[in-house]
Amino acid sequence: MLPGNALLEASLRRFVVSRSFVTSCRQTALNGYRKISQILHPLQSYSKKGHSTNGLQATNTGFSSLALSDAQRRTIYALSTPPGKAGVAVVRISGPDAQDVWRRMVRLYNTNDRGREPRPWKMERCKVVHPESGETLDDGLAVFFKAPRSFTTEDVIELHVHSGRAVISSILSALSCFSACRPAEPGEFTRRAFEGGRLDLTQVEGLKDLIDAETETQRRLALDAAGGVSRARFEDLREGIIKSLAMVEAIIDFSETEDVEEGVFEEARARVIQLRSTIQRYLSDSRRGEILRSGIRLAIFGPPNAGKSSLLNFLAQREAAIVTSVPGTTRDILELSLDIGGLPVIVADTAGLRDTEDLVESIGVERARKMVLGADVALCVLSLPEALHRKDGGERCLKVPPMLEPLITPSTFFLLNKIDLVPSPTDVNGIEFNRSWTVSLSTGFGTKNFLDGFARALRERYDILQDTQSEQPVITHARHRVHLESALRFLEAFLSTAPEDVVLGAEELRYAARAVGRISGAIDVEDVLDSLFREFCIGK
Ligand SMILES: Nc1nc2c(ncn2[C@@H]2O[C@H](COP(=O)(O)OP(=O)(O)OP(=O)(O)O)[C@@H](O)[C@H]2O)c(=O)[nH]1
Ligand SMILES: [Mg+2]
Repeated sequence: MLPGNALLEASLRRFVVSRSFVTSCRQTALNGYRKISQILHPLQSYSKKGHSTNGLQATNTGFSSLALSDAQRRTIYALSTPPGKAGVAVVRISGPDAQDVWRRMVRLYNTNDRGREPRPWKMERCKVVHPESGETLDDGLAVFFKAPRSFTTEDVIELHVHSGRAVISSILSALSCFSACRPAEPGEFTRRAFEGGRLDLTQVEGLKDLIDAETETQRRLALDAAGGVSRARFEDLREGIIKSLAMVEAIIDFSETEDVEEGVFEEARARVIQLRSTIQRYLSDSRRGEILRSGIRLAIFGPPNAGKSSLLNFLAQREAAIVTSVPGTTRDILELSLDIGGLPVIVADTAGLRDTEDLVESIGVERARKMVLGADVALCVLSLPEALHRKDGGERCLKVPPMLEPLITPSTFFLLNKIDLVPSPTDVNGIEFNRSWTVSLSTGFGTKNFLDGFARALRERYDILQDTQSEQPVITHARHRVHLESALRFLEAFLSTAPEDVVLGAEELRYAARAVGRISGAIDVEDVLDSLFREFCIGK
């Protein structure tokens, strides 16, 4: 009888063997490709003395060479810092010919060092020269990152030069003299890091989010993803599914020839039940990761003339919206991306809600209603002089116009504006109104208190990064949710298969592992890759 662990090991070994087979096939194909390239391009193998490279050779030999296709020009270069005048710019070169670029374009300051190989991972003071004329293009620093310990996992050179239009264009044009080098496509350095296994897809997304981050919370969330926090969680999940699959496959492979230890199927089921609850936990995050990444959608709504546009202008600290004393001034939705207490918030000012005969205004009112219903957070602005009422007993209370009532939920926030127009402001003190602040947007009374309180309320609702008690969101992109939901369905399907249908059960687990693998890019995600890397800038 084979014990459960031995079965597991045997099955895992099969995975490893098939993996190494695939690797050796790839190597053979690669060798074949190199040989064919040499036959097709004899000139490429010609190299100047001392200019040999480990890739396809740049043929600056003084006579015409066969043109290389983009796929053959494996070494890429780009300006990695924003163009414009600045102290420093970084030009990055990555690929098998990077060392050749160093030999012909980097002149170390110390004459004794001239001609020596670059010292990996060390900044060196140098002149950057033209590879053909030897003319000095700039004075700067160069660093060589030896493969695979570089961002792209290839040989990489960074030239730190002065950031000026003429300097950069002279260096880029000098690089174009190397026939094996070509300008990088947007995101191509990162794509190579992904293809070299340095980053998985969640880290690539994190890196892009980090570059795009505009608030403190987005920065921290993106930094975690880029650092591999999400990668580790998804990898654990996939490994867990593969282990369960290995157990189930062991039953299929060995149960007819040898006695399989009792309870292996039950053990696999127990593991899958655990994995299922982990996925369910990740999914029940109220979409906080996605909301924080893309911005909390805040809808400002209320009756006309209450001060909604004045609030938007106060939050934006500029006259973004038109403010007049005419009720119905705002007709359409005006959105601004703002930073409120370190959180990214997309604030929408809307048309005042009222019944109207005006066609244009009524369209605006309908848009406003839809915006409030679809928003993550709704903030209702009321004008105190209009909202304050006296009950029969003479007691003061606040009344919301009936048209607004269907839009009010237990989580709606209120801004009670125009306190300066209330004859006796103390009347408002005793009124119990949840999640509300009393202000005058005209005089500034209460606005600091409102901003602090509102930012705190948003952080309590969304900023899980500050809350050490709760788990950080694992899902930061809609794509992650889609694949996790699909993995969950396959795990459910496995759990509902009978032990005698073990072959079907294994298939469900295989699909579940594939679904999770798609998140990290472990399997066929070509479509995702293309769209994702296109969003990067050139030089990243
Ligand atoms: N006295 C006083 N007037 C205010 C205050 N806040 C806004 N207002 C005035 O109220 C009027 C309406 O302000 P808006 O910000 O345009 O109001 P709104 O809610 O956007 O109005 P609509 O776009 O018509 O729905 C303007 O004349 C503002 O100057 C306040 O706190 N006190
Ligand atoms: Mg307005």
